[in-house]
Amino acid sequence: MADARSAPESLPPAFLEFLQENGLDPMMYSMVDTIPRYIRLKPGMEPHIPEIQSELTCHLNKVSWLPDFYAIPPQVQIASSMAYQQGKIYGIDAASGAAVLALDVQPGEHVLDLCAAPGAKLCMLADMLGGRGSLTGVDVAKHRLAACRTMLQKYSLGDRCRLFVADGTSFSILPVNSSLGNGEGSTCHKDNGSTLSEWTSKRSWKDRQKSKKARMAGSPHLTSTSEPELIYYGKHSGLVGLRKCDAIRPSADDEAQTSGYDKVLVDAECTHDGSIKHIQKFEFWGWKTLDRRVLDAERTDDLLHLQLRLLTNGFKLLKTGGSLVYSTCR
Ligand SMILES: C[S@@+](CC[C@H](N)C(=O)[O-])C[C@H]1O[C@@H](n2cnc3c(N)ncnc32)[C@H](O)[C@@H]1O
Repeated sequence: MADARSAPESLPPAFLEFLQENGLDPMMYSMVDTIPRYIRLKPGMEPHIPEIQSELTCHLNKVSWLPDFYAIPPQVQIASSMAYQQGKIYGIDAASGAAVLALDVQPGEHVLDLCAAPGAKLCMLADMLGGRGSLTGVDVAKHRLAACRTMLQKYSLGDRCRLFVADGTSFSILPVNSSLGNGEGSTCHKDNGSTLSEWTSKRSWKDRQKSKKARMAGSPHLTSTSEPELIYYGKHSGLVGLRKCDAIRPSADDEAQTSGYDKVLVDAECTHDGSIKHIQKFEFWGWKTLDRRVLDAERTDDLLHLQLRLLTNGFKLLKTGGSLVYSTCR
């Protein structure tokens, strides 16, 4: 059990000063071990609850306000469990679930996740759409989007979503008109003059895992994957919901007004300074890193700018009457 008094004392002075300046109680960093963690049950897996409880050796406490979410004790590790490995449960915190819930996605809608990787919210969006409508995930970081693709495939959602490695501040591809349910192969799109190809799943997640194992056991030069290069299929405390109406339409000739997305999620990059889990991660890396990252005012300014640009572009891609949720730490 954590020492409730000692945790704040272990925080670096500069960070304590930062908390004080921003009216934040340092004692919240001593409560980490009492905060539950959450899992989301894959829809349809309800009959497996007893076996999941027995495997995790804990009770799954249903979160009344968040469908499919369950609280579990913070010390329970899910990554090595069969339930997790077999894609019956997701590891996702309740705050992330709240952001997706706020979007109120309905089957058949066209949904855009502008900062999608590593994909916990994207999977939830895919489950909410239930194979109807369309889902588009965008992320600027290729390696993170690769993890996102793996996650989609693990949960058998790989054919329900298209992924683009692209800058969300300028991404301009509108949704497909029909369900992506049967989509296979590659499609090219024009985005601000550059051609983006869209990757869709040809192999199951299990097949990909098998090849990965084979690659690891075989010759090192095979570790560079033969997957298509450019594009992949595809905690937060701040949450803002926007609805687009005619009065605040940015330009009358904007094609997105009629053929844009019904719902847009902007889950922007953040400073991480409000999250206990991230603080722990920095502690692991060393406080020097934390000092540098949290207190780097220049980086914070850049992030503010980036967040605004992502929000502005997300709003542009929204169709009239659509809704946008902006979710970030700060
Ligand atoms: C908070 S994380 C998103 C978490 C994700 N929504 C989830 O639920 O797993 C922020 C993401 O924004 C991405 N990002 C940063 N700048 C971006 C940009 N200009 N365009 C698109 N994505 C960006 C980062 O690579 C990172 O994956």
